[in-house]
Amino acid sequence: MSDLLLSAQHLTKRFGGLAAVNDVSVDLFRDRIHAVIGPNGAGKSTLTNLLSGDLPPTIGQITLNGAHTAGKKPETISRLGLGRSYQKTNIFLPFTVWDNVRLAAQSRERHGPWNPLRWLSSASAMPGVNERCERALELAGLTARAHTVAATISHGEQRQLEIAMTLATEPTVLLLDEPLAGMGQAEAESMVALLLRIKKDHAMMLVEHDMDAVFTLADQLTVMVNGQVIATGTPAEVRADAGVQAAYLGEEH
Ligand SMILES: Nc1ncnc2c1ncn2[C@@H]1O[C@H](COP(=O)(O)OP(=O)(O)OP(=O)(O)O)[C@@H](O)[C@H]1O
Repeated sequence: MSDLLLSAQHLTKRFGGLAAVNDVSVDLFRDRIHAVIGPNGAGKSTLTNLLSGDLPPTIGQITLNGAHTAGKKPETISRLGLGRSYQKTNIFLPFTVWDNVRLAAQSRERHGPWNPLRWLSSASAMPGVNERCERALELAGLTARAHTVAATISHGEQRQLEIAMTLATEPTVLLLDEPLAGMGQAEAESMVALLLRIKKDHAMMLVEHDMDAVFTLADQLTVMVNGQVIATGTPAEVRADAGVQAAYLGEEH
């Protein structure tokens, strides 16, 4: 059995009268991809926000690498080993690929307000940062693009850069929010290969609408509808679940 790196138990998030996440539990293991799927408004992003600390849960517990993290700040949770890539890009487009990754790596070391120029100027004072950046770029398949301005790389490469920036903080748990969004087939295939490459050393939760990718990548699947888990299991188990067929997957899978 792989290591259990993150365990979320009975998470609920209420916005007024709406339970956007309603008594959801999820365990993330090293070398396993756990995909969370469901229709728009199911609560997938809210669940991700609870795990990353971007939102505090109304009820529930989260244990990350042995530490209780429910309600802690995102910076604290990041330092405890959680990396998150966002649906909306965090990339500084005028900077090079390398500088973006270096800023992300340094964000783990530094406190205080976001000031990219100060951080860039002080990189030499941080041993290990360059090596970490090189490793992250290599894993993300972007070494050859290191000195290219981020605005000029393709959409698919920008999504790879998001992953590289997340890897540069050396997380053990990765939360990936629609990493294949807006990609063509070739870009999607190279992102799937990237995720399989980094899987061994990480526990991953993948929120993704591309069902081909989900069924290729996921070791475990959770299906959410209206804030609740309606099914969880291996992709084969979920595919065979009559309730899931009716509520979400339809005839396609
Ligand atoms: N800050 C908020 N305040 C009030 N309601 C919210 C807030 N964030 C999300 N919701 C509501 O919670 C529910 C779940 O939203 P959420 O964005 O988590 O769904 P989702 O599964 O990620 O959807 P999508 O696939 O469209 O991203 C929705 O009804 C949404 O309108």
